[in-house]
Amino acid sequence: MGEYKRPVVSVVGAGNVGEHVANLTAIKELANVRMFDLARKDGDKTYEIVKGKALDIKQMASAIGCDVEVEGYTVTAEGDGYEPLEGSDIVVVTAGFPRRPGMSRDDLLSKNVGIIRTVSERIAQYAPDAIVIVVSNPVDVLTYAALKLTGFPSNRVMGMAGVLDTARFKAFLSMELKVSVKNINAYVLGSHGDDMVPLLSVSNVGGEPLTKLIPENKLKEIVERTKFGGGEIVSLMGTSAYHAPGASVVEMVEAVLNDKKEIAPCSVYLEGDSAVHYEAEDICIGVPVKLGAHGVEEIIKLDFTEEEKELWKSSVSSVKSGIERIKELGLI
Ligand SMILES: NC(=O)c1ccc[n+]([C@@H]2O[C@H](COP(=O)([O-])OP(=O)(O)OC[C@H]3O[C@@H](n4cnc5c(N)ncnc54)[C@H](O)[C@@H]3O)[C@@H](O)[C@H]2O)c1
Ligand SMILES: O=C(O)C[C@H](O)C(=O)O
Repeated sequence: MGEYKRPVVSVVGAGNVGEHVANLTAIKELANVRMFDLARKDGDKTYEIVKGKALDIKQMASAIGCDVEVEGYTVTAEGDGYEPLEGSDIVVVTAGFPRRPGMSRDDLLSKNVGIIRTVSERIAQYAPDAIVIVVSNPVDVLTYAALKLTGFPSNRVMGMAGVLDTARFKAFLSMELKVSVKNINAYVLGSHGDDMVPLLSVSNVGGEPLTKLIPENKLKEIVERTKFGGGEIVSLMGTSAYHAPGASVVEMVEAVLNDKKEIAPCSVYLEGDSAVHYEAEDICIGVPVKLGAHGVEEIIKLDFTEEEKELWKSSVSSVKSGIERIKELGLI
C-alpha cells in the first residue's frame, strides 16, 4: 500500500471558518487537510477539539465517498506543535478572535496581530515554500503583517476578503433581479471594512450595466448592505459569518491548486507598477489578481471613476492607519 500523493492544505485555527475550509477542501477532494488549534480547558478537563473535528471531517468524507486524509494537531499559543506544517502547499490562517456585536474588525487588531506573529514565524520555519492565505481580521493589516513576518515574496501571501464581499454583493443583486449569480459580473475591492469599494462601473448582469437595471436608490441600498454584510450577520448570530467565508477561501485554494489563472479580488501587496497605478504603496489591499499555481501571478490594473477614486482613497487610508498602529506598537 502506498501513500496518497495529494497537495496539502493546512488550516491554522480550526474554529468556525477554519473547520468550514477543512470541510469544503475535503468534500471537493482538493487536498489532504491538516488542522491546527489550541487545546481547550473546561474545569479540570482538557479537550483536544481540533483532533476531534479532524476525525469527524475524515468520517464525513468517508460517508460521502471522498478519499482524503484529515489530521488534527494541538498547538500552543507560544508556537509549539507546528512541525506538521512541513510539506504544506497552502496554509490558511484563521486563528484569532472574531468580532462580537458592536465591534469593528479593527477592534480585533491588537489581540490578533500577536497570534499572526507566532503563526507566521512557524509557517516560515516549517513551510517556507507554502502559499499563505490570511483570513483573520482585520485582514488587510494582518496580511501585511504576515507578509513582513514570514519574509515570503509577495506573490505567496494574500488575504481573503474580496471574494467574500463580491459574493455578498452578487447574492443581494441576484435576490433583487431574480437572475442567476452566474450571470452577474461584479467586483468589490479596497479594504475589508466599512470603506470597501463596490465597483459599479465594471459591474453588469449579462453585459447590461447595473445602473441601467436597478433604480439608483435601490442600488445604493444594496451597496450599503454589501458594505455592512459582515456586520449584519454578526448582529444576527452574535459572532461572525463562516459558511460564505469558508467557501470564499476554498475558491482561492482551488484556483491555486488547479492553476486556474482565475481573476479574483484578493488583498495583496502593492508594489512597482501596481502601486503606481493604484496610487498606494507598502500596503495590502483588495485588488483583482490572477490566481494560479504561483499564487498571485498578476495584479490587474482597473481604472476607477472619479467617485470610485474617492472611495478607494479612504479605503487606503484606513488600512494605512492600521499598519501604522502595529508599526508604532512594535508588533511587526
Ligand atoms: N477575511 C474575512 O473575510 C473573514 C471572514 C470571516 C471571519 N474572519 C476572521 O477570521 C477569524 C476567525 O473567525 P472564526 O469565526 O473562525 O472564529 P472562531 O473563534 O470560531 O475560531 C478561531 C479559532 O482560532 C483559534 N486560535 C486562537 N488563538 C490561536 C493561536 N494562538 N493559535 C492557534 N489557534 C488559535 C481558536 O481556538 C479558535 O478555534 C476572526 O478573526 C474573524 O474576524 C475573516
Ligand atoms: O464581519 C466579520 O467580522 C467577519 C468577516 O470579516 C465577514 O465579513 O464576515
